[in-house]
This record gives sequence, structure tokens and C-alpha cells, in this order.
Amino acid sequence: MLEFRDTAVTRGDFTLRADLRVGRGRRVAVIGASGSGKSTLLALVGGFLRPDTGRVLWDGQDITDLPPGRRPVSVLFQDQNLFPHLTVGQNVGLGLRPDLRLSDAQRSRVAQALEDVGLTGMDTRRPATLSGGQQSRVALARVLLRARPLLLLDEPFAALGPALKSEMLDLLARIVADTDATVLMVTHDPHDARAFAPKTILIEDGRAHPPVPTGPLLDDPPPGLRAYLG
Ligand SMILES: Nc1ncnc2c1ncn2[C@@H]1O[C@H](COP(=O)(O)OP(=O)(O)OP(=O)(O)O)[C@@H](O)[C@H]1O
Repeated sequence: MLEFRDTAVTRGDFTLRADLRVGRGRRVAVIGASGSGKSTLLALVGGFLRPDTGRVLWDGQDITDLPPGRRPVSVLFQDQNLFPHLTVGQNVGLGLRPDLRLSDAQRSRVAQALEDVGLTGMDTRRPATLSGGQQSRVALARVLLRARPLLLLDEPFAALGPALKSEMLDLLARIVADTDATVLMVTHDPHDARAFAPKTILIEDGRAHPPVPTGPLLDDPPPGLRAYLG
């Protein structure tokens, strides 16, 4: 379980507060107006920001003071962070070893991850020679290989068209179900939230609210969220 315990962080004149729990293996959307603090919430989990007060816990263990690399977390941002000079296989292999000195068994795992995301045989290509959707798959394969229990997604597929985006969300949901990962996904798109996340954390007026069922929240949104969703 992921737990924010009376957590608060201030950035400039903005303060975000969170006191909530997300169960293991749950998929949760994070929704709120622009500038409401969605990326800030994820940064507290990833360890890119430290709270001014309160604690962040994973499975009862206090991770507040752990640096990002020692947290049980992997992150997928919109900018997929693929290295252009490395091949697809190497980009994925980075999920296992940053120095890319992979054993034969690790190479097999890279090949398997590429197969899982539908990119069999593409391991020697460079990212620039792939479509946007294929590049997203490479980034997803790398995240899968890291196999961390907590997955943070910040508008990961926003640059893709609607059909491709929904295909990627389906793929992600299948893979997440297999791995029992806990997922927090920032999205501006209510369709994505409904399709992917049974529950949603609403961020409003400087507060991240405990997760509530996504459908009812979006069917009858509070005024601020209604204005934002249009
Ligand atoms: N480095 C910073 N210094 C000062 N204030 C910051 C900094 N980064 C973010 N903020 C402020 O924190 C607030 C929350 O930002 P955050 O990026 O978490 O919002 P968001 O909900 O992810 O927004 P968006 O949907 O536009 O990406 C904003 O009001 C922003 O101005």
C-alpha cells in the first residue's frame, strides 16, 4: 500500500497537501486542473521532491528520505526519454543495467519484453526510425523490465492519437494485471481515466483527495473539475 501521511510540500506560493492511501495492485488516475499539483504528487512518490512535513510510506516502510534510485518506483513520462544513439534493445536493456553489460539471461529478458509490447525483431533499430507509437512501446518495455511495484505515469501517451493511445492503455492494463503493480496515472483525459483506472485521486485547492470511484466522480464532477473538463 502507498500511503501519504499528513504530507505537505510548498513550491513557491503553492502548497500541496495529501493524506491518503492507495492499495497494492490498484490503478488510480490523478486528475485536476492545470497547475493543481498532479506532477507534484508524483514527484513526492518518485522522490524528486521531499515533503516539508509528513511522511510517504510503501508497504508500511517509510520511504520519505530515500533517493529516487532506491525507491520501489519506475516512471514513464510523456517525453519517453529514449536515447537516440542507442538501439531499441539497448534502450530497453537500460532498465536492467545502466552500463548495459547484460548477461545472456538478461538479453533474453530484453527480447521477451520487446515481444510483450509487440516489437519482436526491432531490437537493432534506432528510436528515430520508429513511429511515435512504437517509441512508446520501447519506453513501456523498459519500464516493464525494471519490474518495480509502483509505476508512475505522467500523461505517458498524450502525444499519440486516440486510437493508438487506447491501444497503449489496453496493453498497459494487461501488463499491469500480470505484474500486480500499483499505478498512479496523471491524465487530462476523462476517457483515459474511465478506461484505465477504477478509482481517481482528485487534486483541487491544494489538496490531493483520497481515491474515489472514477465513474461517479466524472459523471457528477465538483464545480472546479467540471469547469476544467469543459
Ligand atoms: N519549481 C517550481 N517552483 C515554484 N513553483 C512551482 C515549481 N514547480 C511547480 N510549481 C508550482 O506548483 C504548482 C503545481 O504544479 P504541478 O506541475 O504539480 O501541476 P500540474 O497539476 O501537474 O500541472 P499541469 O497539468 O499543467 O502539468 C503550480 O502552481 C506551479 O506553478
